[in-house]
Amino acid sequence: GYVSGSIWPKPQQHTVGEETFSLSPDTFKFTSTGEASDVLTAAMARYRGLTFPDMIHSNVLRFRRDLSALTSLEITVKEKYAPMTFESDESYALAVSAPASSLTANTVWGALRGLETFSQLVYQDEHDNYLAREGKITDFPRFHYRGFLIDTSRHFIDVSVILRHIDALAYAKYNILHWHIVDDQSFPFVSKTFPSLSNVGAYNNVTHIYDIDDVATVIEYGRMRGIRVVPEFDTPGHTQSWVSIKDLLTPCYSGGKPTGTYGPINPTLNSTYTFLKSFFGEIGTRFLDDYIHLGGDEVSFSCWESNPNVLAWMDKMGFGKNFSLLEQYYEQKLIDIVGGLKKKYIIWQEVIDNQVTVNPDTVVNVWKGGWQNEMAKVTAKNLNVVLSSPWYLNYISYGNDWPKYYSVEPTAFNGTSAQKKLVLGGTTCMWGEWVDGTNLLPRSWPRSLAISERLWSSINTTDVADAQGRLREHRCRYLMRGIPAQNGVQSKYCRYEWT
Ligand SMILES: CC(=O)N[C@H]1NC[C@H](CO)[C@H](O)[C@@H]1O
Repeated sequence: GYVSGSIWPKPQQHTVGEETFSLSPDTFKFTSTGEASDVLTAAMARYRGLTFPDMIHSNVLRFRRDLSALTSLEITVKEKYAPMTFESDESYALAVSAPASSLTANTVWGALRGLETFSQLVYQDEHDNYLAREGKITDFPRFHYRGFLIDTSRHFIDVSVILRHIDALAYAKYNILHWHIVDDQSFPFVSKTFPSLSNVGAYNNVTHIYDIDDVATVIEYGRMRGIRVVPEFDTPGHTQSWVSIKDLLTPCYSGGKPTGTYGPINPTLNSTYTFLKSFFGEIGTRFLDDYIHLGGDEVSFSCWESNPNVLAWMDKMGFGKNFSLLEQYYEQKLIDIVGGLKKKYIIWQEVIDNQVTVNPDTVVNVWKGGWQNEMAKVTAKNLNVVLSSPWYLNYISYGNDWPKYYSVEPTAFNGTSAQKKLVLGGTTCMWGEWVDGTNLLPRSWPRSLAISERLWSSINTTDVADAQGRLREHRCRYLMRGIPAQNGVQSKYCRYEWT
């Protein structure tokens, strides 16, 4: 390993050469010789600033004449632009040589990953000269699904903070923002079809909302950085803030009378499904990704059980008192509705735990304890799975907790190799009960870097000692790039520490 220019997450293959080259920020060229796109053009401009952070001082830099000059990076994207999907190819090859270096990738998404790597290879010596070590990198992600969940219901998070979080995700090669946008506590999402949802459900329906432009801005900002925005509208539980929709939530009873409190969405009314079809119809047009997260976690049966109309309906259906059958009925109808929108879906594990039959391309998000058994059970049903359980970063503790997240191996469960191929990757979760715009960034970074390497790098990239040095350097880059990453890697000096 070398002092500077280390890379996070660790590439699949990296051979380091003998020479060190010098770069002059004001004359260095990023050129494109392959397929063009707005994403690539914007990325080349963006990575100029990220590669040469103190451009403003560049004219005072002394140029190391004793080293060969590296004067350009030639980028070749082979395939025409196509929107990023779960299957997109993010591989790239980077050759650092002088005077011209080259970056080749099949898609622009691979080129984005290679540009991030190139920006990390370039470093500054003690005199602020820009240097880069000769070398060859061939890289690709081990897992396609590298997600980060933010929760904007328990506490509102301003769009400006979400955008900076997307920058930070791109610096770590995450590729999915799982936007858990609404929940019990508040409904900040402005629906065109049902404006009452945020008018009544938002904490403040003027300041604490995501209007049509806000949502489009987040999606576009993500697209430019190779981050897919996957929304989660969690039902039938976690829906207290949906109360403005007439008859949607189940009225809870006590002593044969309504208590005035509400429970999960009421699965027994046709009006429920008329609403869902219309609401998810809008969601399908507002969010571009072919995946949508339908939630399905922590559905409490007690309110359903208290409601005489629900019980009568269940009798008629022959469900008796088996509320899992009622939950199944709801999930199946919801899945049909969403399936009709040509969307694929992700659900929390309870939907499978409660025996709901789902489409074969469903993705199951495992989040509860005992994940090794759950992964084995879900993949035995030949379903795709994404791991979150050991990566709930909203739980905090004193000291260095990143090695705990780093040491997780998502395929470490009893199963065949075919079952292990169904592990699509993972999602780091930052739930919002104690997180808002003031601490989303410092609480997420650099701790969640540990998971970004687990999800990108090869299975045998497990050496915590080797990771520590690279993690510390990358955390310092986050400060240089304006992300307030807390010093979660055994404090040392970083020249960009905010003074
Ligand atoms: C899928 C899931 O995690 N559901 C809930 N579980 C506990 C979390 C906090 O750690 C959040 O409250 C979240 O809404």
